[in-house]
Amino acid sequence: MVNLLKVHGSQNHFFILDQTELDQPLSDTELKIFTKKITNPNTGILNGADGVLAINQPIRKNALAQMRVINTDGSEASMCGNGLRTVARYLSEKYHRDNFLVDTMNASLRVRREQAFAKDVPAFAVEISPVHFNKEALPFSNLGRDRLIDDYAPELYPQLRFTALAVPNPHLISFVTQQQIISPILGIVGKRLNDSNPYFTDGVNVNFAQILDKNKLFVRTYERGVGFTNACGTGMSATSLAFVLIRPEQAEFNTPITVFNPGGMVKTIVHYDNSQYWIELIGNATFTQQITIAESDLRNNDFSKIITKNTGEQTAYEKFIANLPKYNDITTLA
Ligand SMILES: N[C@@H](CCC[C@H](N)C(=O)O)C(=O)O
Repeated sequence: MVNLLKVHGSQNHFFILDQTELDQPLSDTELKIFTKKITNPNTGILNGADGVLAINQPIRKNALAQMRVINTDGSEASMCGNGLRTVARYLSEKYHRDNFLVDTMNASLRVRREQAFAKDVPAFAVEISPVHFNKEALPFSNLGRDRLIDDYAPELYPQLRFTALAVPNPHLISFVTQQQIISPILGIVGKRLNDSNPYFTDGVNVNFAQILDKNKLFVRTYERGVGFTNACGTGMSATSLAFVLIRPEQAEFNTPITVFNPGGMVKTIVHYDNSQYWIELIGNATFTQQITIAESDLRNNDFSKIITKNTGEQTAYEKFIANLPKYNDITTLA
């Protein structure tokens, strides 16, 4: 029998599949098909999810394990901030370590246990890096420039200023009004840039941010490979870096920024060390259900005989978010 976990960070939901516990790890094709099936609310279980986080043996020296991120459409992302916190917790409990490295597609990233956000709302901090602004890193093209930083790009949307950066998955950020956050613009821009288009040929995660106060943001994201999501950890991290760079009078380096999102709240801290930007992302790592499935059923995508057990942590999480300030109640639009 195999154990899966249904987890979330700020209600960005995933299934964790520890491939090191299987007799035979799923091949890339099997993993893609499994992800599309289990995360789809119609064909999957427990209302689906935004993706699968697959844990493998480490690929670099000194890391405890590797995390691969498969989006619900079967595409693979180089990073996932909310997902990495939940993987950090899983590995922390499995190996009894509170501070270690996890391999991702492009880098080994530092993770550590943090003080819980509330009773039964465990929290982890993860490193978000490397950061790049050049058009080759995202990639983007046909925008008549090498970098896009707080500038108009009428090809993308006429009245908005955009910033593009990779952390290392690609993000497009716009600081907007509350009215614009809840308007259809994010869906229009997100859909267009994630269909076949001449600007972001690999797609891009699109983040709309409202500045609430000094060191305080609300961020809503249209995710590549997913669509609207409750929260995107790399998106909130990239947006925090853009906030510090573009509005230095409102946000500082090395200072916690509170980032609200439709699924909850995280803290970010933006750093600049050795000529490199990096961001700490701190937030909940919640396990909602444990799922038991026969390995043959998992391989055949047959979820009819699974056994699920609620952890009770979602109740604690809901109590935690009920006490957060209601900056922007747009969850129903997601
Ligand atoms: N939700 C994630 C990002 C997942 C990857 C994204 N969909 C992509 O394709 O880049 C996060 O929390 O960072």
